[in-house]
Amino acid sequence: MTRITSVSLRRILESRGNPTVEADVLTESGGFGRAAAPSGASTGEFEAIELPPTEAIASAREHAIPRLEGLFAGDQRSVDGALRAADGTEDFSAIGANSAVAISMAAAKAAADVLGAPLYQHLGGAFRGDNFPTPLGNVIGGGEHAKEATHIQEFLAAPVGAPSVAEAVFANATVHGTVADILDERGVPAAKGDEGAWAPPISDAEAFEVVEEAVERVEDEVGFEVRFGLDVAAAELYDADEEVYVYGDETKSADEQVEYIAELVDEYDLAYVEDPFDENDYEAFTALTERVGDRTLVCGDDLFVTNVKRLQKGIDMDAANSILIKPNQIGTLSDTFDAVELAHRNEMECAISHRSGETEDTTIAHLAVATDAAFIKTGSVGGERTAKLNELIRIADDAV
Ligand SMILES: C=C(OP(=O)(O)O)C(=O)O
Ligand SMILES: [Mg+2]
Repeated sequence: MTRITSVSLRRILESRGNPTVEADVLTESGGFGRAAAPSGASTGEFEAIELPPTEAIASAREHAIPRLEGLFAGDQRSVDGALRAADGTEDFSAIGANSAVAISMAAAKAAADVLGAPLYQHLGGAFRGDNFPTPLGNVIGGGEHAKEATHIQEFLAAPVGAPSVAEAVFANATVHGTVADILDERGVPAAKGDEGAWAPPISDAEAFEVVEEAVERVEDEVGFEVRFGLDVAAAELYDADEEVYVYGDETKSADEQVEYIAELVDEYDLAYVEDPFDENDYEAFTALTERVGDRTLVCGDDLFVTNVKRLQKGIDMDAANSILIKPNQIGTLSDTFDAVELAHRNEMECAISHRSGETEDTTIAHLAVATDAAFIKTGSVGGERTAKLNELIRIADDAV
C-alpha cells in the first residue's frame, strides 16, 4: 500500500550555502521518497513564494502534514491538492513553495519506490516513448549569478546534433573546458558563477566570440552539431522607470532590444533565447517570435513562471515557442505537468530547468524524461549539476 504514514521536513544546504527545505515521505509498506527544493537568484516577479526555510517548515508541519497522512503517495493530484488546500493561497505564500515542492516531489518518489519503478517511469508511464532531452549547458555566466561578469546571465552550449544523451553531456563539459582554454589564451582570469559557468570580467561581445569559438572547436572534435543559446534574464537588466534595458553604460529601448536579439540570433545562429525581455513585456516577445521563431527557440522563464495562466496568455499572443519549466516556480508536480501539457498541446518545446541554488536532488532529470521534454537546462559541471546530468545518463542506459 502506498498510504503516506509520515512526512518529515528539515533544513539542508543548497549550493550557494543557504538553507533550503528537504522532505522525506514514508508509506505504510515502507516506500521512501526524499526530495529537496532548489532556490533561484534571478527569480521571476510572478513565481510562487519561497519562504525562509524555518518558516516554511513550521507552517507546512502545522497545516499540510496532517492533511497528507493517509493519502496515497501515488495519487499525485490528491497529494498536490492537499498541499494547495493546506496553503489556501494562489502563490503558496502560507506554507511556502519550497515546502510544497519538496513534499510533492518526495511523495512521487515514495510512490515510485513502492512500485519498484524508476521515477521517470512512474511519472511518464509505460508508453512514455524513448526520447531524451538535449542538455543546455551554462558555460559563461554573469548577471545575478556572478558579479563583474557578463550582463547576459547565461551562455548555453546546445549540442543539438548529439546522437545520445551521454555524448551531449560530455560535449557540454568539453565546451566548458574549451571556454577555459580560450580565456586562458586571451589572458582572462575566470572564477565560476553560481551554476559552475565561467564568470570572466569580459564584455558580452567578447563572450559571444569566446563561446562561438569554443563551440566550433568542440563541433570539429565531436563530429556533430553543437550550437549555443542564451538566457538573457532581461528582467534583471530592465529599468522599469526609464523603460530601458541597462547594459552597463549603454541602454536599449524595447524596440532596440528586439533588434539586438534578432541580430544576435542571425549572427551566431543561436539555437535558443530565454527571457530576452522583461517579464511584463509580452508584446516584445511576440515581436521577436514573429521575426526569428522559425529558426530559434524563444523561451519564457520569468515570463511564464511554469504557470498555466501566464502560459495561456503567451499562447494567445504567440509570444514564444518554448517554455522553461521549474517545479518550484509553481509549487507542485501536478501544476508542473499541467504547464508541460498545455505547452505540448500548443506545439511549444519544454526545457526542464534547475535553479541557480541547487542540491544533489535529481528529480528534474526524471521529469525531463517523463514529460518527453526537448531540453533540460542543468549546468555543465559542478556536483549539484552533474548529479542531474549523470542521472540522465543512467536513465538513458536503463531505459534502452
Ligand atoms: C536558472 C535560472 O536562474 P535562477 O534559478 O537564479 O532563477 C534561470 O534564470 O533560468
Ligand atoms: Mg532564466
